Amino acid sequence: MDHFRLIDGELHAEDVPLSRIAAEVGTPVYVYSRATLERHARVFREGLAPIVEQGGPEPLIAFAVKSNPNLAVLRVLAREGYGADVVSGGELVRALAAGMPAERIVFSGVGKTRAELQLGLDRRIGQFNIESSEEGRELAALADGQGLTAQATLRINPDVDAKTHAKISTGKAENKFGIPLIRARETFAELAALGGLHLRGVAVHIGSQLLDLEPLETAFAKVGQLVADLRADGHTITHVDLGGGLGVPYRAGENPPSPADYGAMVARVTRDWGVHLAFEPGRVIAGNAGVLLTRVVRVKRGGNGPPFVIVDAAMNDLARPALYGAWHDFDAVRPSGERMTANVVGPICETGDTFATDRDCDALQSGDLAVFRTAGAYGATMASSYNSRGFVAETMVDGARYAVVADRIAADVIMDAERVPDFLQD
Ligand SMILES: Cc1ncc(COP(=O)(O)O)c(C=O)c1O
Ligand SMILES: N[C@@H](CCCC[NH3+])C(=O)O
Repeated sequence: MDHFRLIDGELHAEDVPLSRIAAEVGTPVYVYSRATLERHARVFREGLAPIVEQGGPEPLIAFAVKSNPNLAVLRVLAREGYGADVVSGGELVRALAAGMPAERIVFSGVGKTRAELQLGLDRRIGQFNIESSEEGRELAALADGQGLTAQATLRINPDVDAKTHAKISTGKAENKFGIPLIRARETFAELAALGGLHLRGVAVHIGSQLLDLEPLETAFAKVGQLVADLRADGHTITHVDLGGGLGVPYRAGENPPSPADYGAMVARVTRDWGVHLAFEPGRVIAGNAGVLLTRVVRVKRGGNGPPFVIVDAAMNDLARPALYGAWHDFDAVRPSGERMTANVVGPICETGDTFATDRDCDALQSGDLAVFRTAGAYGATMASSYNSRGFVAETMVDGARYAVVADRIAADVIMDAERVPDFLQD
């Protein structure tokens, strides 16, 4: 459920006609809906209610900042009581700047640098999810040397096939993430003995855009067994971080489990764990809270296929179709009722700059506005300036008003940051 819908024949974001944003800000531009973000944040939290109803402590919900790090988006979620799952110093600083309390920030990632670990210590973040014994030793030494104690969990790799795109699957043995289950007990024992580290639990995250609960349940059951084993080894386990990964519908027929289904499953599996649970949802919160608004540059006759609808957005603005062959619904802002079959492409000089092939869509002509839907997660954040196109702008709608929440960065501004060195001047 989102707040992008037709009113008087024109697609609106909440009460704002998209043509107004296009006229005032230009295209391409991302449009986020505050009401949708808030709704998703609440639905996810309500989905976890059974955990609290069966006596568990209130879970920590740490928004996966990587999915949409826009400060305005983070601010909306901070106001909903969300914390943040961050994977870099940059994300950490953003989460704090948006008002997320340090104790609600968890730091994930296989390659945290020494400087990033130090930043996390300096800012007294709530939890480091450690992904190797090497990282754990480095963090422990750093903290101990400063008389600090880092709160931490050990991220394990449960070797479960999440049944999603290979590039966004993270819980198979061959993936770089986490500690193999088989080495988890010895690594935990090694790190738990170190000063500077309070290793208090376990973390897991098996992948993104999951459309099936079964792999999650399998992974969580393995975590439950590990918690029991670690306790048998004499450790005190108080925290488990179950990661993110819940999918969203990108196209008709995709029926991801609802947050309520997910929460019921988690409550059942974790009933006897007696721990504080944390969650790191990204896409399920932000995905359907954003669209990429674009204008048709021209429609070009095809060779031996359908016409090319050439839009002013490109793979540098929304990389998912080019990167993962991902589907994004594509709709006219003012649908005439006529349909066409089109290849929807951007202006970039790569055949991969294709958003949709042989797509049945609203009939469109040069100058018409259209949207790629479900672009609020892993959209603007994955933009680049390829083909010297600059960086796409972002806006947020709130009822009948909206604001630009990230300026377009024009190609000439990016050029200002470059230098031609003296040795190339002659
Ligand atoms: C450690 C971690 N947590 C959370 C997420 C968020 O995943 P999603 O956006 O699928 O909820 C990811 C991305 O897959 C991740 O790597
Ligand atoms: N960028 C990916 C998701 C990556 C998840 C990262 N852990 C996507 O758009 O689907």
